[in-house]
Amino acid sequence: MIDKPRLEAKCSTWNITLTGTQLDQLDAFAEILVDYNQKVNLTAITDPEGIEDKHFLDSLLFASQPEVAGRMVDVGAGAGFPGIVTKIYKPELELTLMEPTGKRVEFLKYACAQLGLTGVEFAKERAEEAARKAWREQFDLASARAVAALPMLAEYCLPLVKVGGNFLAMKGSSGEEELAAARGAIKKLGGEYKETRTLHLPGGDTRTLILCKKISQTPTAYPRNGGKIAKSPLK
Ligand SMILES: C[S@@+](CC[C@H](N)C(=O)[O-])C[C@H]1O[C@@H](n2cnc3c(N)ncnc32)[C@H](O)[C@@H]1O
Repeated sequence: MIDKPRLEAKCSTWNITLTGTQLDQLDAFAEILVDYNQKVNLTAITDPEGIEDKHFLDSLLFASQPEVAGRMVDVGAGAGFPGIVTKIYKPELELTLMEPTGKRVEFLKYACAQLGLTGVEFAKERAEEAARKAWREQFDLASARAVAALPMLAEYCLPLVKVGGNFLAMKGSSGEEELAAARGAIKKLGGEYKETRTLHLPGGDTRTLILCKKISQTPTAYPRNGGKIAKSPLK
């Protein structure tokens, strides 16, 4: 379904090397996604080159960052981006796909089973509720793509990260603006902003990766409930 040499060539400009097995798994994942998408709406991007650039390459750029290791949670995993692609690229990763929508969780389970991926946990949870349960401060890394603006996303993700771990947000061209609005929230939640990495994807999209380290425990008052987070994002 995908054009493997084309994806390989694009990856090589970023020093990302894929094995034959990984290319086969990505190809199979594209087929599973497009096929399942006919029954359940998962993505608007279904053409091979769109999947290669906007889903696979974007997720691989995230996956190749040095902080992507150990136990990771993908908050709002949706159709598996960046989580499933990251697991294909770094099979040793312990991955939790956190997603509140039942039909998407069913898809994630189905896709991982079909791809033979092991070491994946499925959490049918909203992040702010999961952080009040067994998942609080359990992860080396939390990430999310296309879930919420950074002040809200910080309150979803940082409480899930253990002290010493990282929150690596996948933002678009508004990353710097969102960061300016989120600085207070990051601090209140026990995080420390480290750096921004700006990457230019094929087709002109900008990917901004915002890295925050967890330097102290999140106060027990956070995360607040979902309504409060949405109504009055932390400042
Ligand atoms: C636009 S989709 C993005 C999915 C995927 N990350 C991607 O980039 O293709 C946003 C996803 O976030 C999930 N979501 C929204 N609020 C959430 C929350 N509070 N905790 C966890 N997931 C959430 C939604 O159910 C949805 O699947």
